[in-house]
Amino acid sequence: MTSPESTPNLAVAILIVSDTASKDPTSDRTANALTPVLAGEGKWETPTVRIVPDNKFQIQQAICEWTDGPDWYNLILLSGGTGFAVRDNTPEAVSPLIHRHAPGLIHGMIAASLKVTPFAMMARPVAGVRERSLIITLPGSPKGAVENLEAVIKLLPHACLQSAGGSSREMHAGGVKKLEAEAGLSSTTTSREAPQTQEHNHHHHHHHHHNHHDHGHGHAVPRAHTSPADRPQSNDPSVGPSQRHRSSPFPMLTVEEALQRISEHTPAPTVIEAPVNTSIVGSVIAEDVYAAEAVPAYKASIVDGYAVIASDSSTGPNTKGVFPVASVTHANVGGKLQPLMPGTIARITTGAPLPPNANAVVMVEDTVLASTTADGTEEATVEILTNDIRPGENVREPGSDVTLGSKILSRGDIISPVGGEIGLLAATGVRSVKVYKKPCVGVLSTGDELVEHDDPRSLTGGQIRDSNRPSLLSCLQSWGFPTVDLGIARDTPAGEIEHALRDSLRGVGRASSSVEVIVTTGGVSMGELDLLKPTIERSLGGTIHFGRVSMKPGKPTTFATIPFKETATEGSETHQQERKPKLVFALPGNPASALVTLNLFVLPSLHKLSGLSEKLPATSSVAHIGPRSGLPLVSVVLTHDFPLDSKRTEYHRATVAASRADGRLYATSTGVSGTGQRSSRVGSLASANALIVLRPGNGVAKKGFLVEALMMGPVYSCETQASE
Ligand SMILES: Nc1nc2c(c(=O)[nH]1)N[C@H]1C(S)=C(S)[C@@H](COP(=O)(O)OP(=O)(O)OC[C@H]3O[C@@H](n4cnc5c(N)ncnc54)[C@H](O)[C@@H]3O)O[C@H]1N2
Ligand code: MOO
Ligand SMILES: [Mg+2]
Repeated sequence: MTSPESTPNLAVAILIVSDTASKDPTSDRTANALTPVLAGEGKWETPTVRIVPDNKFQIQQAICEWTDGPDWYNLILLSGGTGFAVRDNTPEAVSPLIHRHAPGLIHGMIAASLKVTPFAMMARPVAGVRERSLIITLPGSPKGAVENLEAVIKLLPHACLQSAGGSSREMHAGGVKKLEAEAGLSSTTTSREAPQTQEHNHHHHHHHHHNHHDHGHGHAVPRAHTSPADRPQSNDPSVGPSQRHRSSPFPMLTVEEALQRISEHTPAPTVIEAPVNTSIVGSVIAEDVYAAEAVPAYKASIVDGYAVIASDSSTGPNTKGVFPVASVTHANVGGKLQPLMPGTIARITTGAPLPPNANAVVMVEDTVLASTTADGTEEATVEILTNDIRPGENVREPGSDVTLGSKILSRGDIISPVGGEIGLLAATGVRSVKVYKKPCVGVLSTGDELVEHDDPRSLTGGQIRDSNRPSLLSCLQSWGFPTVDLGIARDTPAGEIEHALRDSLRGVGRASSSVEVIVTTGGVSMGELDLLKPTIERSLGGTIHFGRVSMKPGKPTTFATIPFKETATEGSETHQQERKPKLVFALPGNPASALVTLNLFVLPSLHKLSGLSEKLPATSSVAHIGPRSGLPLVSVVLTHDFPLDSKRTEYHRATVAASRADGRLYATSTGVSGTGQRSSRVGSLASANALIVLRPGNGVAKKGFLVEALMMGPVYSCETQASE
């Protein structure tokens, strides 16, 4: 029945559960025995195989990755660990993960095995559906596994399609329905008919699925595997050349999809109480702040001159005339002021409190000296020349700048480096505020070739200076985040990267306090010493949310979370802190890639962690700005042609200046020649204050075009527009 051109289209993964095989993968024979059984049906892609020890957690981790992740499988076969031995705990690992049990499949398998051996009674199989995937456990022996699989395999394509149709995802459910219709399947069609009618439609399905995949959405069938090799989640450093990936197992996300995942996995900000000083510059206010004191706290003069008792009515006594000077008041008087007697005036300086009874101040410029005291050292009488002084003139009433108890800052306001907010807090006697904690970021360079940038020795062989760490630390600090320099971790000996990451999460070693975010550079692409992905997944129990992005530079950018619970001891009290996952941004090693992706991906996450993208009430003073996250986007005019990449969105490094002539922003590349924007060229970022966003295309974006730019740094003026 299987036509030679039919395309296998159901994705299947095999999990070998065995302590022995996990130590020596060559000892496993079951995967190789099952593969031809599947291949013979013509419906299944080459299976992905993974081996785990008899460890409940590792079994569950593998299954969840294959059922819940974006690259889910239609069928997951487990082999081993289903007997009565103490270490046999596959059923215990699988059962709790099943959403809908399938006892019929179990009956079928056991009935078939019983025909061969009464020992079939000793099997404890589990079968059922999790999400859209069918999971079946098989015996550990190659023979037993094959027998059991053969007993049910004819039914499995239909079962898998129906399971996949149960998805809540709109697009995906549509895809399955379409497929079923094309295949002539319906819920009443018998499973025997299914394999016959399905064949000629495989090509349709395949295209369909590819479209889905390109958009990064759920799909009825995970993407066709481009390599016949097994597909573990990331390259396992312990496997030999024959099992190493030759194409990346990570789906290529768009930048927007990557940002969406970052946002989903970045925890909500933490609120802390912080003292009012420059350390809170850059923080976001987490709770409205009210004035603890009125400003001014007393009735104060606005000018240097003479406090007077002015009259309200134009018919009453006026201020013009010669008056005895009763007293002198400077700013910062201690003690009590004498009340001003009618018919006298008091000399007063700017900001000084008015004496009781005084209600206005005449500027010194509107007066002349009439007489001095006998010894000639002081004014005796002064003549006021103006008649236009009314009560309240040149006087700041108590609380007229800031009323006691009034709201001075709102949740969501930023303590800017400009100084206005700090000033307001300081003036109103607010000594501490609730702000969102600024995340602490650790920066780790990885690579055997790296040498400290200030190492006086000259370079030998393939050594290079570690330039990523200083440039990333500089960028992070300029954004106002506390940083920890985690140094360089070697690729070899194995484990150094793992230890460096573990220590920084726990706040030991170089990290004196634990970090919320770790930024690493290097080791995320396809090399055999590109260890970040396997280390995060295998050694640290982390989850990789994406490992490839369609962008230039920065394609292998990787984002992961590591579950983490820290127990802090303060004095005699040990308490569990909040259980927030740690974020890991494993950035590419190429210097321009590292710095561009720091700006593009790490900054929005840090903004969310620091409360900048919190929803604000419409009444907030900054609500009109909206959620703030990442670099500001502006429109710029190109001063020359910019070449386009045919596939990836390019973040072209450029200098943007504001024209004094027409007020517009003009962009000039930091280098358009062959190597100008190469990702190894950190110089492409020297003098760059913007990333010009160039969508993929053919040819060039022409001089004079208006394009989007992400601003990384301050804008300076240019005299005339750069393009004449
Ligand atoms: N077969 C493939 N090879 C590569 C691919 C690919 O898709 N298939 N992607 C390329 C792209 S794009 C990039 S970007 C890089 C990313 O490389 P890694 O993240 O794995 O980084 P390394 O291999 O460790 O180093 C790459 C490069 O960068 C230099 N480097 C590393 N760390 C630093 C540092 N701290 N300071 C300065 N320079 C650093 C390193 O010496 C290498 O020259 O992979 C491509 N390959
Ligand atoms: O994506 Mo890589 O960062 O182009 O060189
Ligand atoms: Mg590499």
